[in-house]
Amino acid sequence: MKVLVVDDSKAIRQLVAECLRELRHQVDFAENGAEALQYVADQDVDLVLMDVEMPRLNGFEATQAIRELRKSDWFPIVFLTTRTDDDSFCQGILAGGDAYLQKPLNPLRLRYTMVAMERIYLMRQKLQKSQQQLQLANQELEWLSQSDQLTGLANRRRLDSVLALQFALAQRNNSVLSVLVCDIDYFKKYNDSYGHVRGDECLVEVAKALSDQLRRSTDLICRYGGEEFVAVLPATLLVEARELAERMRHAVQALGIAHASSECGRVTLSIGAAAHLGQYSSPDELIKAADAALYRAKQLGRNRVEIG
Ligand SMILES: Nc1nc2c(ncn2[C@@H]2O[C@H](COP(=O)(O)OP(=O)(O)OP(=O)(O)O)[C@@H](O)[C@H]2O)c(=O)[nH]1
Repeated sequence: MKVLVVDDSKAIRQLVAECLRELRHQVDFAENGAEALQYVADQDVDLVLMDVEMPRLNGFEATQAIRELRKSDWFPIVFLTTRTDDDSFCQGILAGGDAYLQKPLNPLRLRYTMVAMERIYLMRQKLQKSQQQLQLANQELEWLSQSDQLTGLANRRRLDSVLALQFALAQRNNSVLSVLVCDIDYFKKYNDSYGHVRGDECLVEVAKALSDQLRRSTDLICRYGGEEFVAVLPATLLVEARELAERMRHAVQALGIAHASSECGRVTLSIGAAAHLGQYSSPDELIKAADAALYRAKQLGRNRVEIG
């Protein structure tokens, strides 16, 4: 453990340090309560051995201040003191101390108090580790709950929350928010001709081609469901959204995935674009506008971009 020895007597500091080093602990020193408080504010420590009678801040005051400073971070504080009366003992424990050793120092008692405190310290280490693991597992779970299993893109759930946030930001900042709704053409026929496994592989490739086209960290592409994808493009004008949509359409066609029932013999994409400049009252309306443009793209022959 990393132990801070706080005592205004150099002789006692040296005596305690000798005992602790025999037990293979790392030792640092402070000469009074104020120094101890500064040390704990600046550095990590696993245990404090604290004298009580000291100039400036005494041991009880320093302990109270340390507990206040490191509220969520417990480490043992053990008093080393000549004050043997019950009142002092109670005062020390209430100030935030965990054990009370008398001076003159009995090395055996110090040694075994350290053994007891180290046991608690190790349990605490274990608890902290499992809390960290739990936190990581929760983060992973949260990430998974917002991702599409097949393509790894964000899923509908994440889209809903990001779109709601970006819509509110666009309203507040009077900025433009564009969306693209993309749909693979004749995908039912693709599945019918090549099977569902190839259909899934096609979705994965298309998803990657779409996400590869995004240039801004604030853009989001998600799998909206089935063979539909939605891109959310904050601070993006309709003309810019259209350019991106064309890039996406070309990228999918350039994959060269054979599709005998499609006009050009390859998998293609139809895209509807819409931009919110304050005219829509909800994210849903914005998506509906892009959806209507997508419908037109399908009507006009597919493999094209239409704007709402
Ligand atoms: N392989 C696979 N197919 C899916 C998945 N999700 C949806 N589909 C299929 O995608 C097809 C979508 O068909 P439709 O909505 O009729 O659209 P389409 O055939 O692409 O026709 P257009 O959009 O008009 O060009 C359906 O056959 C769904 O079964 C999936 O996760 N994997």
